[in-house]
Amino acid sequence: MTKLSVNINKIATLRNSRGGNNPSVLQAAIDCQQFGADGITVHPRPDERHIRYSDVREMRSYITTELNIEGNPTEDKFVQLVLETRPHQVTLVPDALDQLTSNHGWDTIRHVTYLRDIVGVFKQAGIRVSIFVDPDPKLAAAAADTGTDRVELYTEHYAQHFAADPHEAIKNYVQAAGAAADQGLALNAGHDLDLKNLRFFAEHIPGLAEVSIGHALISDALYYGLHNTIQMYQRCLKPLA
Ligand SMILES: CC(=O)[C@@H](O)[C@H](O)COP(=O)(O)O
Ligand SMILES: NCC(=O)COP(=O)(O)O
Repeated sequence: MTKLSVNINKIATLRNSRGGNNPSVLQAAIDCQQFGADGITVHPRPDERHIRYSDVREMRSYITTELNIEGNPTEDKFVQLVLETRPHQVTLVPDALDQLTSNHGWDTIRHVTYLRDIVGVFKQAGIRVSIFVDPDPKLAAAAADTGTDRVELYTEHYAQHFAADPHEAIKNYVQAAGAAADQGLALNAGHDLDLKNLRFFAEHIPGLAEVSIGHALISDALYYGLHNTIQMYQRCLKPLA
């Protein structure tokens, strides 16, 4: 069954907004695991707008499920953090410093040499690697040339077009997922997945190993509570009886 990795970036956004330690990011990581998350995802950005590098170091020993650290490996601090904390998975995301959020995947053809080198660094350290890609069959397949274990399909386009036409919205993702699987790559997905669009996505993407969900899940938790919300998302990933 597809695993749910809860991205707790937005817990840190709320914490940072007042300068103290409320809500505690560490406690949220501990509790999300207790509440049924299969993993914790964090995306420490260079400006530390939400998750701080110190958060990742502090939480590492409390992760009893899986830790997935996302970020741009062209930042040396990011590479050092990953090698120091040794997460279960690192997800390589080509974000620029000034981006509001992640909004594109890697050009795995153009940057194959760079990606092959950095993937080798993390795999040498025993860390599973996932590369963030747009739902493009060619780019998803080409990721295999980097030595990566997985690709993560960037699902914002799906989320934006799901309501209008779910089957049209998922078409490219099915093709990209198939192209990745044909190359022996395992499949993750994330960005803007939510309680409305998650089940359809998971039911139509065979072999989906993991979804990482943050913004919508934490927003939903403001209304439904974090424990209940994680259970609601997990139920979207379970086959209907
Ligand atoms: C890579 C991706 O799509 C998201 O995981 C990203 O972490 C979101 O970052 P923000 O929480 O900073 O919007
Ligand atoms: N990799 C996607 C992720 O971790 C969370 O993205 P979002 O749910 O915050 O859009």
